[in-house]
Amino acid sequence: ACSSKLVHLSQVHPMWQEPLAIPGGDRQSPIDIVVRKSVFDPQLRPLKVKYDPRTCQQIWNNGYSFLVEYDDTTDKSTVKGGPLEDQFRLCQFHFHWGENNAWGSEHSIDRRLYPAELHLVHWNSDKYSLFEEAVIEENGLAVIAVFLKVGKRHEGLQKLVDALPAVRHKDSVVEFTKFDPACLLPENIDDYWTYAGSLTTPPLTEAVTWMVMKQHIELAVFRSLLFTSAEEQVQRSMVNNFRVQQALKGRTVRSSFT
Ligand SMILES: NS(=O)(=O)/N=C1/NCCO1
Ligand SMILES: [Zn+2]
Repeated sequence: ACSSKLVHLSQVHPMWQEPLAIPGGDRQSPIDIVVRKSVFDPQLRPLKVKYDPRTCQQIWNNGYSFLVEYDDTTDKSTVKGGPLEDQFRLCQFHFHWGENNAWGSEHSIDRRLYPAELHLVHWNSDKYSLFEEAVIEENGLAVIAVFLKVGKRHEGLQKLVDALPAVRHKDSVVEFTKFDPACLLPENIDDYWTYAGSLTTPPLTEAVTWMVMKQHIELAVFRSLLFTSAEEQVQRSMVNNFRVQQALKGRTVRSSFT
């Protein structure tokens, strides 16, 4: 599993108190994607996603989100193609959500926010041997972002939601196996926007090739998690764990579709 130690957010979970020095600062994430300003790139190929449910290991509540962590010691679960020059290994996925259905996503499309956003985090295993190495390289990471809307029941996600009460408190971990993250992808993964950005949680490094899916997925709602540990008296519910949007600074967002 990609060490999330680098991003142990429990110390910094009030993310909106942005750190003073941001690495580089000219390719930060998240952003609003202005559709009419995105540029169709016919050279963008379809994404090739290959996920093996046997690499799924555990769910961890790190005090900021819950991470479903995958064994990334082999190339069993990978993404390539699209804007990517290399092959990237899945190490974890997690979500960002709001306290209600009016907001919660990190990216927006023409200012439209969604109630939640899924991030599937991968690191460049052609060039680096560990997530920790890749996280500081400009071509180190690839994150697939999928918007979530409240709607019909999502069978695959229900299995995950059913496991969440076991990780209600910060730093709790529960074994979680045989979960195929492909069930979280929309039917159409050929239509996406892509741009050069950063992690939206510390270390905020400018290492991410973002691929934001045009098609959203639907699910019933979850907001049962906590930011705090069992000991702390005041149990703050874990909501609104999204970063404020960042300036585009002249970047171009490309689309894989017209
Ligand atoms: N929200 S995000 O950009 O995916 N942030 C992280 N941090 C570590 C891995 O992904
Ligand atoms: Zn994220």
